[in-house]
Amino acid sequence: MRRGFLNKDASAKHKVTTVPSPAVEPSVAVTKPAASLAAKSYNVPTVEAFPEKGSVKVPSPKSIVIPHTGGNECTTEELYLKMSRGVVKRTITCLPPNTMETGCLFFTGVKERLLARPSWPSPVPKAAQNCYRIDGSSLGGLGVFAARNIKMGELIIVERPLLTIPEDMCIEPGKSLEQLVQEVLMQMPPDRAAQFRALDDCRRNGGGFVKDPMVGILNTNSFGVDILPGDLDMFYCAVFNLTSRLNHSCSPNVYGSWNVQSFSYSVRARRDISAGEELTNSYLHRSSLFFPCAQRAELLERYNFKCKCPSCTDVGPGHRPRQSDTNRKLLMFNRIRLTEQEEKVHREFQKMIDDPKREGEKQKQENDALHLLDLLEQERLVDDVICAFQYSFLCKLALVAKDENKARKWALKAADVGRLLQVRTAAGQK
Ligand SMILES: C[S@@+](CC[C@H](N)C(=O)[O-])C[C@H]1O[C@@H](n2cnc3c(N)ncnc32)[C@H](O)[C@@H]1O
Repeated sequence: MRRGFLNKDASAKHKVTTVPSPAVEPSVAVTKPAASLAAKSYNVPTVEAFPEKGSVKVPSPKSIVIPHTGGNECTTEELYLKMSRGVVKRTITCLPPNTMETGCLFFTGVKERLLARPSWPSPVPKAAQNCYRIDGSSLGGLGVFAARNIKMGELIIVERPLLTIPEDMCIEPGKSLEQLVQEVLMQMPPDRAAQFRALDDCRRNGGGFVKDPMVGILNTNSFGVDILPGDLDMFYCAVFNLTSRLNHSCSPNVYGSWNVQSFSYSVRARRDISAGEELTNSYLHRSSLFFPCAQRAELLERYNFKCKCPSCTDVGPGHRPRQSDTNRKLLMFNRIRLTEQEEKVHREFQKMIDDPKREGEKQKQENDALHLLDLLEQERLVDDVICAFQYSFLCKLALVAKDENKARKWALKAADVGRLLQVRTAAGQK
């Protein structure tokens, strides 16, 4: 599942470094002459890659910044040209040097930049003990389940990727992405390569011969990860042994974040999770979770499955609108208002609070906030940014009413969600 491609912020920049690579490992230079740079002739994975179609689509020209050549922007085609001149190359390697856990296909310079980071890599943080198991899932195939009660914010899984490949992968003539993935797998420790090969390929369910099986696994299981955030902003597809087993839900109970220093991905609980519950991630961008079910299904269709999560299977009798859709519509409206006009909303709220003549409005504000929290509870999206807003509004209203107990209750809830949001914001998610 190229979840990252949907999940990431569309405005993310792409930069390619041109630091020369020491010839330690096989590096693959693109030799395609500039004159024949017709994008059609290249096998390039993009946001639009449809797994069921085998692999890839023609890339739309994107702006790629090559900082070491004066920071000038270039299109994908110009990138091919730079590759053909040997300015930008690819490197196949395994990292970190002591464990070789991750098979990496990097643009030149990424490995050097990682190795140049002081004390890189730091040890992988320790996850909570015995809190998950892999089992058959009613959603599809295998899934990850809570083996005990898990607390909101608890660290459930931490792992290094099996394999990473740049999102803007440029394939040299005569080589397919399948061949390149096979080359990376050949460099990897055999047990790690076997773990990759054992992962799901969403096209296998269709039966019959599947072309490019390694690309199928890559498409089904990869996340978008900003391998070197702030330094070399470039999204990579990363595939994981455990995290890639997480099924999708439109009311996910876990979220993941990348840590460049430990070169690892952490999965934490979005809310309290009961023993036996399936751990689910979202393959969609956070804001898309508020779209109606039919629209979410369209976004997920490209990944070759029909979501069986509770909010997608909540069909009202007699084709009545789904309750979940109605709830999410109202939540989406409020989410947009709160996130896009945050300052204005807070200013108006404060003005209302400070005005003793507007007592009636305060009661209405409290009822509205409680109603939205109830909807978020029904949709099991209680870690959303909109929750933090409501808790802080309710806390302020309680303070004005001099109800200390209530104020403390809302402040504690706001702090809980705030902590989660802080971790997610630090990891580039909302
Ligand atoms: C990354 S894999 C998840 C792990 C996979 N179930 C396995 O057996 O390894 C993604 C695939 O799981 C299935 N899947 C994930 N979430 C699902 C959901 N909500 N409803 C139905 N199928 C789902 C789909 O077949 C999808 O292509």
